[in-house]
Amino acid sequence: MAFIEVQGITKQFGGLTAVDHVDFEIEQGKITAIIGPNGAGKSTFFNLISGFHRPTSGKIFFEDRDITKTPVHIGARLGIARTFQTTHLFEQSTVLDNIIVGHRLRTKSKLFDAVFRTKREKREETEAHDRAVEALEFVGLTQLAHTQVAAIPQEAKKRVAIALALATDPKVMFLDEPAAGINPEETEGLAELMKKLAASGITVCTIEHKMQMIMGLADKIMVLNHGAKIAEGTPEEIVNNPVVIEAYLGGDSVAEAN
Ligand SMILES: Nc1ncnc2c1ncn2[C@@H]1O[C@H](COP(=O)(O)OP(=O)(O)OP(=O)(O)O)[C@@H](O)[C@H]1O
Repeated sequence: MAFIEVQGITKQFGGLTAVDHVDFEIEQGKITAIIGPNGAGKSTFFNLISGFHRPTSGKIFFEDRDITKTPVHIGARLGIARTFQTTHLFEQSTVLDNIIVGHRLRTKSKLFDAVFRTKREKREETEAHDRAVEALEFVGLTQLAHTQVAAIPQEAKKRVAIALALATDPKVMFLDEPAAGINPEETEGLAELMKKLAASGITVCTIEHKMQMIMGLADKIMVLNHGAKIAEGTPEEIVNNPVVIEAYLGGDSVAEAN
């Protein structure tokens, strides 16, 4: 069985089928991208595999384990992480504190430990700090560790969002439009960071609208349209697929999209 295997996943919101019987496999250590027009079901699919939505039907397996009904916090312990929009950061706190808090929310100390400052609590605090420092170094933000998030550029906030996920020591990371709202040069830098994540053994799965970035980055692409999978393959296969060109890239506008 594949590292992550999605079988016939469907999500309905009332009468609307947002994701429609999608079968998909994600390979370990690779970069997988999910693309498709607005409203195609990308975010919903993402929320299904990262545990934020329960599917209406279908199954999801992670390392041979059925995680279809696994709550997010258990998924996090199994090694599944996802990034959120940068609006989820605490603007008035430092970059480092944002990562530490993110890490602490996922570690195990109970209220008892926190109140009585048990050894476990202290050990976890040190661990959280060390992991945060490591994660910041990985994403290239060591110099901004003690700067308030409110004062750092948008591109650095994108890196903080990735560091937050990285601090939980994930096996797979789901990135929700990591390059939205930044310039081409910065986009290139983030693409490099995604390659670095994959090279370090973390499986990367991303939703991205920037076609040029995805074409040079992804090992495999899945295209959704109206909730259904209409194609999957290498970037080259996708860009030459007539069904994709018609549905997603819009007929003659391929050159423009590239
Ligand atoms: N919580 C929800 N309740 C009801 N309908 C929803 C919900 N979430 C998504 N939808 C609908 O499901 C469909 C797929 O939406 P989704 O956000 O997954 O698409 P998307 O491909 O991520 O779009 P975009 O690129 O615009 O972010 C849309 O018609 C959307 O309105």
